[in-house]
Amino acid sequence: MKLLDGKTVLVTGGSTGIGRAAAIGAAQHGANVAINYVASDEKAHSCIAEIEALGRKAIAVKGDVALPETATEFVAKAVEAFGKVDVMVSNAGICPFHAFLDMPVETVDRTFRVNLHGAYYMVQAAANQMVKQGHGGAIVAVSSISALVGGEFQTHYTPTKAGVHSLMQSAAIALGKHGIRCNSVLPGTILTEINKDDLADEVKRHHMEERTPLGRLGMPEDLAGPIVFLASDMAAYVTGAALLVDGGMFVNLQ
Ligand SMILES: NC(=O)C1=CN([C@@H]2O[C@H](COP(=O)(O)OP(=O)(O)OC[C@H]3O[C@@H](n4cnc5c(N)ncnc54)[C@H](O)[C@@H]3O)[C@@H](O)[C@H]2O)C=CC1
Ligand SMILES: C[C@H](O)[C@@H]1OC(=O)[C@H](O)[C@@H]1O
Repeated sequence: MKLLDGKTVLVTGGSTGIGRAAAIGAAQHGANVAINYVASDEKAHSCIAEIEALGRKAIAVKGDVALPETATEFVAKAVEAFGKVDVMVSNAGICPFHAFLDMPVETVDRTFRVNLHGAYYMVQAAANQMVKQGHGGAIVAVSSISALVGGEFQTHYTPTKAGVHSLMQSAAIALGKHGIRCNSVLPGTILTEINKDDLADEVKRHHMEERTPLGRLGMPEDLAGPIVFLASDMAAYVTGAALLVDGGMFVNLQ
């Protein structure tokens, strides 16, 4: 069964990792997809090619989510290409691991701007378009298990993920009357570029695997199903919710 047939799905940070898996998962479920990306043109184009090979349409729009104009431009380009926006997956994020006491101001500032301000601008731009269209929509934000627990080298990062989780709760209230649902997914530790260096430490990686009841770290594709579900009409009465996708890591105290 295809859950997103005929829908237009937008994904930020869609050329790699979780965003790419969400973009391809949406296309597998019948959606046309617009991805935002900021870095490699090659990776963005290969994602587009993969979606087109599935028989769906796709565009890639380059831009830094920390800038408000990136959001309005992304939405406008998607509307130009596909006529509408049904789903926004706000996924782009960074996590430059660093100790707390000597955290550079620029690192805090950039992490907040990309992860939290970026999500805010994207969600707002998509919501305005959905309200204009008048037939509702779905917004899924990629928060984190880190919205609920801390990290010694993530003092600048975990508050942004708690912020994204909170943004979805408030947006769910603000947008419910327009038929727009807002939910977040809270991934555990997923093997992607963002933590490649951090998890190169075998001892740390083993520790993270050990505390995951399902016995392995996540893959980007593990997020595709939950994101597609929350974006789809299967979740028609789900809004303001946060779905942990962590192999059970969060509940594993002892
Ligand atoms: N990998 C993990 O263990 C977890 C990741 N997350 C979140 O998942 C999201 C996706 O990250 P991953 O797929 O893991 O890593 P990733 O590094 O593959 O993906 C992040 C994407 O965001 C893009 N991006 C970064 N800054 C941007 C900017 N200023 N403008 C536009 N795009 C930008 C990157 O180019 C990249 O494509 C992030 O928000 C991250 O915080 C949440 C929980 C766990
Ligand atoms: C990047 C980290 O490995 C990852 O990011 C998160 O949000 C998770 O909590 C992990 O710490």
